[in-house]
Amino acid sequence: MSAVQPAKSAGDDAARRLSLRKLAFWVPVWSTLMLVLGVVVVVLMSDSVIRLAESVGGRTATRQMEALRAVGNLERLIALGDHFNSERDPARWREAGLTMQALAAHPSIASLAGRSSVVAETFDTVAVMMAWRSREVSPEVLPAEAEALQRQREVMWQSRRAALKEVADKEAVRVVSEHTRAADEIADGMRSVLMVTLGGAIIVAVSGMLLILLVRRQVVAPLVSLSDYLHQLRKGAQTLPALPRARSVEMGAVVDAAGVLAASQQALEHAALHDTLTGLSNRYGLEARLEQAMAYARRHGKRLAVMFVDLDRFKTINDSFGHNSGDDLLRIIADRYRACLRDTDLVARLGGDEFVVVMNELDNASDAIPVVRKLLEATGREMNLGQMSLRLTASVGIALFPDNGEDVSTLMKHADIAMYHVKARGRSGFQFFDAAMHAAVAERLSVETSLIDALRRNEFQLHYQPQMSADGTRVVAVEALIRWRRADGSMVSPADFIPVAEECGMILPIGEWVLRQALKTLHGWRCKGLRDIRMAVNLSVLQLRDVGLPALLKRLLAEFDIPPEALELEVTESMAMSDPEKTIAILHDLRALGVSLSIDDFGTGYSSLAYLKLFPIDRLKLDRTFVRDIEADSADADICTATVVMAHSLKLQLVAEGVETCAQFDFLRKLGCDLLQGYYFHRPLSAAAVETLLLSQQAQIAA
Ligand SMILES: Nc1nc2c(ncn2[C@@H]2O[C@H](COP(=O)(O)O[C@H]3[C@@H](O)[C@H](n4cnc5c(=O)[nH]c(N)nc54)O[C@@H]3COP(=O)(O)O)[C@@H](O)[C@H]2O)c(=O)[nH]1
Repeated sequence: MSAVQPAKSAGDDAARRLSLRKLAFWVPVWSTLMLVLGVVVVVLMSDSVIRLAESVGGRTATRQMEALRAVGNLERLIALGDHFNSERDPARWREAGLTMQALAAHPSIASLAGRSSVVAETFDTVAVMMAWRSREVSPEVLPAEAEALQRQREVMWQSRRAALKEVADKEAVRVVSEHTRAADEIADGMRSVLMVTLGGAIIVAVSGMLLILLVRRQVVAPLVSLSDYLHQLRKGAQTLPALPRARSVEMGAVVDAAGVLAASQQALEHAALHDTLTGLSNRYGLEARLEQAMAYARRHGKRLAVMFVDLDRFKTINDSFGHNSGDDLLRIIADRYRACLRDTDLVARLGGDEFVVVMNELDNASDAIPVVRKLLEATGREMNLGQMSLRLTASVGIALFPDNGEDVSTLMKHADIAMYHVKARGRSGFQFFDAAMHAAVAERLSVETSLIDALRRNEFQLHYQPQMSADGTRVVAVEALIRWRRADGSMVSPADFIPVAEECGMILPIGEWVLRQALKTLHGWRCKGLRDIRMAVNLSVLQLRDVGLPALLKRLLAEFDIPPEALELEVTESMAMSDPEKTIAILHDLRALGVSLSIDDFGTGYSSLAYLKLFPIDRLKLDRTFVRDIEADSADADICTATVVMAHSLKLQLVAEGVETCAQFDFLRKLGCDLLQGYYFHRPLSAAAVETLLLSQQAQIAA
């Protein structure tokens, strides 16, 4: 996740997903509610419209009622007229007449007056009829005249009555037909309004639902799936759900962007947890999976085996064949280890030549043994690197969960300690962790801290091992070899403390002390006339790579007045071949001072001859392992022969180390070795002993 934006908190993420889910739920619910509300409002509105129409209808009906009332009054007027004309009692026909006049003036009758002149003239007609009838009964009027007046009145009434009746009938018909028409019109109007409203509501509701479904399908659903997807991605789930199918260009762009994000995140996570060279888990991947494996083992009462695998002498091979070949070799080993294990087991590479294998679900410690054997067998199978074929070995330390530790770092530390025990007893094999191993580790730690005091307390000494001329008669050089006598009198071998000093960096001050002490001793010998002797000093890799080395040498040579050629610096073959280009440059700087240079332990470090010929050196020191078996092993004898020939063809001197027997000496002398070193001639000696030896040698030569 390195270059990635800082991740939002899990809380933010959860809140956002929850809000999306709420959105997905509430959008349709809310929209449906709104639609239902809309329909209800429309229905209520329709109802109100109907009520309004009814009220309008009511007003129409009122008008019609008034018209009907007018018709009724007209009918009553006709009846009163009939009564007026037929009534004999003057008081009664007069009352009927007055009532007729009042009725004729009534607004309902007046409303009809506009439509009929007969109706309009009713009041006057009644007044005329009342005047005529009053005259009829007047004593001044003759019976014949009264009779004529009566007939005239009755004719008048019959004519008026017919006209009024016609008006009443017509009005009644008009009212009924108007009512029917108004009712029909209102009903039609209401029906149309209702139909339009309902139609509109249905269209709105359906299109609203369609819109919601569309939004849900096109946007909300893909967003929810995308959110789940990204959540799984953030959690680092092993398998991710499928990316949602985008149904629109915009969503497609969003989904594509999420896909690209996921791919780059997975690539980053893979790179963070895996070793780029072999594709195996790296340290972080191992720790994460080991935690999971321990949790599983804890729950199911099982054991785990954590195996620390270190390839033996890989560094030498890497330095000698080059880093590309070393990489090829590591890839081959990784593939082989993968093939040895079940899918549930794990193999990781911590870096360099260190692998860790985790075996799951063990019932007993012994269940791990067949697998370790398979790993060792896979390591030892022949490997081809270009023209070369070689076989490797590995040292494997095993720690068990929960027996040897219940957390990652303890298990790894204990597996590492067990692996060091395999290395210490000669490499190639396996070892289960044992609590007693802590003592050895503690000892190593104590050495580390004591080294600091040792220098301060002057506990180091130098011994000097003579190097003899080819005929074995003359000491031509000595090799300075450090010794450590602790305050309690015990001796610590340089083979034990030099590697520790190299690891903790103390080799630099110790190395400087060795150089100073060796040159001081040489100065003392030279002051006593022993001027032809050369002093060889071992350099460690840290000293060789120290940029201050040439200046230090210059200073010390000047301080002890030593000619540079009287000092020889030995660097091991594996040291020289690790980054040979750099070594060539450094050796040239040293050579520029005038000192001699030699390659130590030659034959063990897979030298590249192409580089060897470019090293500005004087001597090769054939490793003592070839000399040791020179008599018994013809291959070693052949190597010695070939090395001498090669050294001479490169114009280099050859020093044979570890000469212990007369036969070895004879063989090497006959081969033409230039110098010889070993117990056969001399063990490493004190400075005083060497001085005595050199003085007696000088005396012999002088004599
Ligand atoms: N960087 C430094 N390394 C140093 C220094 N002093 C010693 N060393 C390295 O420590 C290793 C062990 O050295 P030592 O125990 O002193 O052993 C040396 C000889 O005693 C041993 N040797 C010599 N002749 C014989 C023999 O005939 N048989 C036999 N079995 N052993 C013999 O070999 C060691 C010298 O080896 P080399 O250096 O390769 O010439 C060793 O690797 C030392 O290099 C120091 O000051 N600095």
